[in-house]
Amino acid sequence: MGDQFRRWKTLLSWLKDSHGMQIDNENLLVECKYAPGAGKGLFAACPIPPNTALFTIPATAMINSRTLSKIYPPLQGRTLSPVQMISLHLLLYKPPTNGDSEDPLFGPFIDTMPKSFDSHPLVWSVAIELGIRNMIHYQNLLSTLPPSTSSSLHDLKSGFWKDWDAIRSYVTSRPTTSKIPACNAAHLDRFRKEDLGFKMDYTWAWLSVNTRCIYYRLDPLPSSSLNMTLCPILDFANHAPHDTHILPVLPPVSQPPVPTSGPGKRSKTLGGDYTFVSNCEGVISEDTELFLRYGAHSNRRLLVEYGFVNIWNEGDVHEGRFDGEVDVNDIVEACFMAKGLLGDQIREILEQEGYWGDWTLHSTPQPAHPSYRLVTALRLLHCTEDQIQNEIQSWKDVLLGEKDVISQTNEQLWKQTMLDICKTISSRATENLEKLDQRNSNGTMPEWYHWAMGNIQKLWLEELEVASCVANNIIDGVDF
Ligand SMILES: C[S@@+](CC[C@H](N)C(=O)[O-])C[C@H]1O[C@@H](n2cnc3c(N)ncnc32)[C@H](O)[C@@H]1O
Repeated sequence: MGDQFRRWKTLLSWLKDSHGMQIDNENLLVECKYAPGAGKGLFAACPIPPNTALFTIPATAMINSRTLSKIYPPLQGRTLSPVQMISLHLLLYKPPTNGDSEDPLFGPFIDTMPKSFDSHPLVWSVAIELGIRNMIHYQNLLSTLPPSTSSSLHDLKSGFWKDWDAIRSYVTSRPTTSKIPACNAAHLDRFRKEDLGFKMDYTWAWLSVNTRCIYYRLDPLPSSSLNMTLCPILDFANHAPHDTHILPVLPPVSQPPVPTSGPGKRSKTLGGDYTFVSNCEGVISEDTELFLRYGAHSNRRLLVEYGFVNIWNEGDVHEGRFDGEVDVNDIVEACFMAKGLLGDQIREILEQEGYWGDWTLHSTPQPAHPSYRLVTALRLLHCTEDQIQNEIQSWKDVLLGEKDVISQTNEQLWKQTMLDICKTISSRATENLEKLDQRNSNGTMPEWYHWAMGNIQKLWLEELEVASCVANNIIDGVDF
């Protein structure tokens, strides 16, 4: 933590001297410290009363599409999205292994970002795809991911490569030299040759964006993709599933003024300094870690997007203390495939009605249950071929609340299929947990490898336990 402490101090000096941030004890109530199992974290530097400003980050110290737009203007009709622009900037100014970033604008901020993302599944997957050698541990980890996690990782990687393609054509589309000051001839060469090491550096840059950016209003449209930023200090905050100690204060947005001169005149309240306040009923005592809830994410999503999972203890799933979730898309799709042409016909109806896919099991709220979408799909799966038109009508009546069920037989059939699905989940989870036990016993692997194996193990245990709770409830005749 020695080097991290030095970087924290340098960051504070930069925020104060270059951006005028107030960092005295009255205005900065947090500090960066080592958070076991999570790298760095944000901690209370003093007792903090409820609803108290923790710190305010000056607008100029954040890395976003507004602070970077002059450096990466539209070129030959090509523009970069905020993710692409920030990733490109980090890539061009990635700190060397044992040194500091050369970025004259945001160097001390970039230096506080993680040195590597070895325990992140995107790194394993990209390294394997690029054929980087000696990556047996990456292969071991990838091959033990639950199918739904692999599928989410696949989707994430598609977005990652699309961003790479956009950045590469933005940078290399001009004749010989770059018009981007930060992009020198060596960078251009590495872009053109699609240098493997450079692509791994890009993985670091893109993951820094994906794991550290937060919502920040730069555009009046709340859902605009422009509304994101990297924000120093706040980006040390780790996630907790339920509590959020830190609340961002979004400045009120007035209607954009009617342009009086020139196009696109913007509301002045957008893109200002960013204040974060404490959100707790009582006083937060000194040295308590302050968490930021990243979202109501499942463990599968947390692992794929951020590289960690929420920790839970034995019994938490059964007792409903942990929001366990299993994605069963692959198993249910196979059930439809097994029905042949009838399965295709039913799939079409489910697609039209918006019930195809996103099928899950949940441990909370109790009783542990299949999602409504899943029950709805399984009911239609069990339509009988000779009665199909009548049963589709009954299925629609159930959706509209005009009928409780299609028929008692249909209820029994979908519940039996649900039990079979739970059995499939249990047996593949048991098999993979045994595999993980064997692989994890290899003591020569780096520490992060065992930590990552532990995360994957947690995912399989979650599948096992949620499936067992749902199966028990079906056997006990619980109504969902
Ligand atoms: C916004 S950063 C938080 C600061 C980060 N811990 C650091 O060292 O810079 C997000 C990253 O922190 C880690 N992280 C956040 N919450 C975590 C948690 N509850 N458990 C383990 N790791 C966590 C993950 O690596 C995640 O991608």
